[in-house]
Amino acid sequence: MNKIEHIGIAVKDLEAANEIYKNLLGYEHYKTETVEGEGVVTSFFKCGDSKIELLEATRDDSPIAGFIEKRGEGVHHIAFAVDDIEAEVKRLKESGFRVLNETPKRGADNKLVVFLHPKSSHGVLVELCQEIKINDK
Ligand SMILES: CC[C@H](C(=O)O)C(=O)SCCNC(=O)CCNC(=O)[C@H](O)C(C)(C)COP(=O)(O)OP(=O)(O)OC[C@H]1O[C@@H](n2cnc3c(N)ncnc32)[C@H](O)[C@@H]1OP(=O)(O)O
Ligand SMILES: [Co+2]
Repeated sequence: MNKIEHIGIAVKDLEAANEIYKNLLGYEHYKTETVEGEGVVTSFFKCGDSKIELLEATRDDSPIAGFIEKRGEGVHHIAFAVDDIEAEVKRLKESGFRVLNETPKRGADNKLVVFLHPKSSHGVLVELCQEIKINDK
């Protein structure tokens, strides 16, 4: 795990949350992006070497909708940057972590992503992120 790639925060209203985080951080988000597969629209703020990812559900069956329904808005997951997501999945599986999607899927911000069940990491949903290189397309 190279660094914390981003901290995901579940919000009900992305536009309103963008304003608050712009005031908090002192600068605008650098992108918004919809990830159909996850039923989310996201916005990203750089923060040093990491990012803040705000996520609003675009569908009722989105994990973000379910999270907010049960737990309200707040920190949803921690994402770590990895160089070789397949190797990390293998390592973590062998170490007993519960991998939610063994095949990496397309995430936001040009990443391949895998999630680990929160029960494997003391109640924290973990996301692994590998940058998609140009020749990976
Ligand atoms: C990929 C695009 C973008 C990116 O960065 O590129 C994203 O980050 S998208 C983020 C949204 N997508 C996901 O979260 C995908 C992975 N999540 C899941 O597969 C589910 O949400 C899962 C398995 C974490 C929970 O789903 P489930 O239907 O099982 O919900 P429950 O409410 O029944 O939860 C079971 C159990 O887990 C606890 N829980 C749920 N969500 C979280 C969470 N975010 N953090 C910590 N704990 C969580 C929940 O409280 C239940 O625990 P219990 O003790 O039984 O109450
Ligand atoms: Co994320």
